[in-house]
Amino acid sequence: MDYVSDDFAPSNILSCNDDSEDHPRNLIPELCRQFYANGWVTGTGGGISIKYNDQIFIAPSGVQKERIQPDDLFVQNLNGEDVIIPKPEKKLSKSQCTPIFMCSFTERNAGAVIHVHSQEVVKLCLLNPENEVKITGLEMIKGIYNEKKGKFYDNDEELIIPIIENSKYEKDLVDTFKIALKKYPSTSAVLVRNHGMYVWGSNWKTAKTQLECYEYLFKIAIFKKIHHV
Ligand SMILES: CSCCC(=O)C(=O)COP(=O)(O)O
Ligand SMILES: [Zn+2]
Repeated sequence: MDYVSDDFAPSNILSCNDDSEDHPRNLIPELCRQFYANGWVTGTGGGISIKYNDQIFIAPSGVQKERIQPDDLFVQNLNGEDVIIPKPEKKLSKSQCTPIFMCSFTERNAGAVIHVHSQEVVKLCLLNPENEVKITGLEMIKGIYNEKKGKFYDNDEELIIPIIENSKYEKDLVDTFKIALKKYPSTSAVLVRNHGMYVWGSNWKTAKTQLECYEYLFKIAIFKKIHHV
């Protein structure tokens, strides 16, 4: 059972006993385990949020992401008001990434947002002191959705991903994140230098697929840069 604060009107509470594997309560723990296995959310870093019937499911902060349980999740509405929170004895807090997650939901109408701390992203930013990364000539570019054109990229198009500078706290990234969204209307990801990446999609499958394509592309981009090919 989830803990529902007395402050929350029952009419606002979405049924959270959904046992289907596609429900965010089950998906978020499963996806976090997969991301952990890929080295993308180790050391408690990174997180994920999924929109479901206008309710935002958010992973907890600072925990072993591969051990998250269905009732560890926070649920809030699109105005950022809590709807369901985990039992107090769990002593959990909401992801520090929540302001950026919300930005992706409100500014880009995302259905899911993923934050990863992958080494590839950090390496790529080290090799690119500029505030963007350009990738061309690779088939996997076709897995990336061009948000401005409303279609997936062709493999002969240039993919440009913005890089923003890191900050002391995740919440302090919001302003530069918003600027990047405005400056790069096509992008479905923002890299945070020496830190990681935010990637989103219209639903969790698109967000996950794009995360995998970006990570693949970054590996090759690093190889190309290092070997001058
Ligand atoms: C070692 S993690 C540092 C904080 C951070 O960058 C992060 O992504 C934490 O996210 P959380 O969801 O655990 O608040
Ligand atoms: Zn982070």
